Parts: sequence; C-alpha cells; structure tokens
Amino acid sequence: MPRPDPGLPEGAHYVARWLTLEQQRWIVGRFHEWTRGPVPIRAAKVRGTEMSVRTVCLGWHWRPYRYTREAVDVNGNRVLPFPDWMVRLGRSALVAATGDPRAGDGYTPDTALVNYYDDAARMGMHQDRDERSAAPVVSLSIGNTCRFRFGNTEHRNRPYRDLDLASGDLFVFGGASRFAYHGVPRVYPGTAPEGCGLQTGRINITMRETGLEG
Ligand SMILES: O=C(O)CCC(=O)C(=O)O
Ligand SMILES: [Fe+2]
Repeated sequence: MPRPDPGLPEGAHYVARWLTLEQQRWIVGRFHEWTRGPVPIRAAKVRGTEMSVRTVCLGWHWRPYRYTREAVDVNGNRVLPFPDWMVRLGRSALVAATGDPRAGDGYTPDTALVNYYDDAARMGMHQDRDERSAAPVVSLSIGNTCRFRFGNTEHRNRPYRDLDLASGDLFVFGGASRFAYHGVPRVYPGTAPEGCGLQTGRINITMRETGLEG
C-alpha cells in the first residue's frame, strides 16, 4: 500500500513505473491515432506566443483558458470523445496512488490534455484551474524523463518540490493540492526506456473532470 510521500504536500501522490512497458506502448499507439485528427496536435498560443509543448485533447478541447467541444483555435472540429478505457485507468490510478480502494468511486474524467515535449520543450509554473470540478488530476508520463516541479497553491515560487517523472510514472494531485502550481522546467533527452513505444520526446497525459455540461 503506497504511503504518503513526506516530501509531497497533502493530496499529491507519486507512483513510480505504474504503467507497464506494454501499457505504455499501447498508449503511444493511441497517441499516434489521436494526433491524426479530427484535430491535429498543435502548440496552443498564450497571449499570442506558441507554447513549446504541443497538445491534443480528448473529450473537451482546451485552449488558454477555457474548454470547448470544438477546437475553435485550430480547425473548428469536434475533439475525439473521452475513451471509456481512460475513465477506468483514471479510477485505478487514484486507487493506486492513494491506497484507498474507494478512491476511484465517482471519478469520471471527461477531458485529457495530451502533451508532447520535444527535447527543448518545457512548461512554466501554472495552476490547472479552468475546470469547475475540484476532482483530482491524474497525470501519466511516457518516454523521456522530465523534471517536474510541484509547488504550493499560493504562488509559483518556493516552497516547491522537484522530482523526476520517468516513463510509466503516475502523479496525482487532488484535495488540498488540486490547485497547486506546477511545471516542467526541463526534459532529459535520450532517457526513454527501451520498449516504451516512444523513440524521442515525452508524452504526458493529464485527465481531469471539467464539471462542464453539454
Ligand atoms: O507534463 C507534465 O507533466 C505536466 C503537464 C501539465 O501540467 C498540464 O498539461 O497542465
Ligand atoms: Fe498543469
């Protein structure tokens, strides 16, 4: 049973190598399907500047700073539906992360932001706060290892904790940590394990409950 990590604030959980290599390869296969459309993967623009990360969404399309069903800032197409297998995966992730067999009950993520990081990509400190639900965010990583910075709910500065997210790692932030600032200061090129399905780069999936209707 995973114990709370004393270095992480309440509500934040980390499980190393939660996904098997076989699961990782399978998800990478799905990733290639998602990027082929109906909405291509793209760098979202924040105040006119493209992010270095490229993103494709499932369920709801995210752009700074709201969700819509159609990718209005890309090609206007409706995004792919949120897959049932990912709802189940999200629920088992919560059970694994917290050690509470009921932790997944009632968790129904309806959007996933699927990010692709090349060797130069990073993500500044931010909160995930465009959702109306305070349900946990479930994060899965595949490919190259990154440095992940997990901070506090007040501002983007210290205290924060740096940890490495490697291929297959699970990170969850809910409860008192749901609106904590976090970011990815760097990725480590060439660190993806053999057999994870990704030769270059890093994929990160964050599933969330939007709390939106329609
Ligand atoms: O890539 C990561 O590990 C974090 C991604 C993230 O924070 C986001 O998509 O909002
Ligand atoms: Fe985030």
